[in-house]
Amino acid sequence: MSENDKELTEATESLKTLHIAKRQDYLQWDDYFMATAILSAKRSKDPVTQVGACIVDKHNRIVAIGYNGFPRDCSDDIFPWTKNADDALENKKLYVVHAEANAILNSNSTSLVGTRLYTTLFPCNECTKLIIQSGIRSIFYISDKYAEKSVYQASKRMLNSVGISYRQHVPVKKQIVIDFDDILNE
Ligand SMILES: O=c1ccn([C@H]2C[C@H](O)[C@@H](COP(=O)(O)O)O2)c(=O)[nH]1
Ligand SMILES: [Zn+2]
Repeated sequence: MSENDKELTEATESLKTLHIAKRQDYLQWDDYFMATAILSAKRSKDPVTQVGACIVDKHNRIVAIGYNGFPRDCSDDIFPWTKNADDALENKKLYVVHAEANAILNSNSTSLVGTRLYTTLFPCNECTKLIIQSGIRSIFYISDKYAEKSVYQASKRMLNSVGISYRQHVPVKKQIVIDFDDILNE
C-alpha cells in the first residue's frame, strides 16, 4: 500500500470513528416520491382501490399531491362507494375525483410543464387527458391491474401518440416502515 493510500485509509477510518460518515440507507428520489403517493392513497375511503398521486418538478420538488375521493363537501357517508349497483346513480364512478385529477387541481396554479407524475395506479383515459393538457412529461406507476380495459388502452394510445413516457416503478427499497416511535427514539 502506498503512503498516499495509507493516509486515505486512516482518514476514512477516523471519519468512521467520528461517526460523521454519510448515511447509506436513505431513500432514493423515485422511492421517496412513490412512497409519498402511497401515503397519500392511504387517505382514500375507496373500499376497493386507494389511489395516490404525487407530481414533482425538475428540481425534485413536490408540487402537488392527490388521492381518489368525492368532491369537496360531497359527504363520504352520503355518496355511494358501491361499484356494481343496478341503479347507475348509486355507483361511485359518477362521483369520484381521481387521484391524478385531484393532484393536478391541487397544484395551486403552479405550472406543471415538464413535471413527473408518480401514481399508484396507471392513469385512466380521463386522467391521461388532463396529464397531457397540463404538460406532465413522464409517468411512474405501480399497478396496471386494469390494463386489459379499453379505458386504459386508450390512455396508452394517447400517451404513445404525444410521447409522454410511462414506466412501472421498480423500488430500490421494497418496504418502508413508518413507526412514529422511531422519531422519539432517535
Ligand atoms: O386513473 C385513475 C383510475 C381510477 N382511479 C380511482 C377511481 C376509483 O375510486 C378507483 C377504482 O375503483 P375500482 O373499484 O378498483 O374500479 O380508483 C383513480 O384515482 N385514478
Ligand atoms: Zn383517472
